[in-house]
Amino acid sequence: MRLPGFYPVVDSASWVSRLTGAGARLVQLRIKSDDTVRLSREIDAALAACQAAGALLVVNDHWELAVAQGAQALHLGQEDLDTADLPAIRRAGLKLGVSTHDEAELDRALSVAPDYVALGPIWPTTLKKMPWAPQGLARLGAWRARIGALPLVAIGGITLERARACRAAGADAVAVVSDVLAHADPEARARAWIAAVETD
Ligand SMILES: Cc1ncc(COP(=O)(O)OP(=O)(O)O)c(N)n1
Ligand SMILES: Cc1nc(C(=O)O)sc1CCOP(=O)(O)O
Ligand SMILES: [Mg+2]
Repeated sequence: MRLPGFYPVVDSASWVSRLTGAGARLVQLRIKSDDTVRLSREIDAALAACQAAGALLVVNDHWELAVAQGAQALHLGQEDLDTADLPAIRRAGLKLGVSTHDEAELDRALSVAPDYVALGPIWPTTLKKMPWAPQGLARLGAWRARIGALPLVAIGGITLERARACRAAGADAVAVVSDVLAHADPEARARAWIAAVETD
């Protein structure tokens, strides 16, 4: 699996549509809700937006809906791995990305043969509370050395100004929420990210 460098993580199909319109070719739909009607509607709309743009949608957490609705990729954290039916996910042909935050989590992630591994938070993030200290760029390099050719995603506290350093340290893709979504002009910011991380 080859990942585009810019990997926005968003909470609605409307954002998926806006950012694919700005050129994103890899987008994660991360909706923290149990409302399956709403989730299903959002996944459908996000899949349609990605299909129209030639982009890959990664559904976060909601593996049953991702399978049922014909998604092509899924992101799971370590707790999600406790409950997900990995054989069913594989049978449905979904690509799988897995979060990691320490060595033990990396071992577990590698044991499920993921299509990419994510490491975070690289810098402090305000989006969610996490028990891990910021990993830093050196850890990203260590993950690169550990996982060989497997695609590596950096996430957490990453700004446009920091994105290239993540790539230089070994990340194939750089995931981002706040630096793009909270920007005064998110589409322009997305284009700047793409220029920064997808031109080499
Ligand atoms: C690309 C990427 N990396 C890490 C995460 C975090 O996943 P997880 O640990 O399951 O936490 P939630 O996102 O579900 O709160 C991610 N979503 N994407
Ligand atoms: C959803 C998520 N997962 C992380 C991890 O380290 O696993 S960091 C993160 C939030 C990323 O948001 P921002 O770009 O605003 O810091
Ligand atoms: Mg999760």
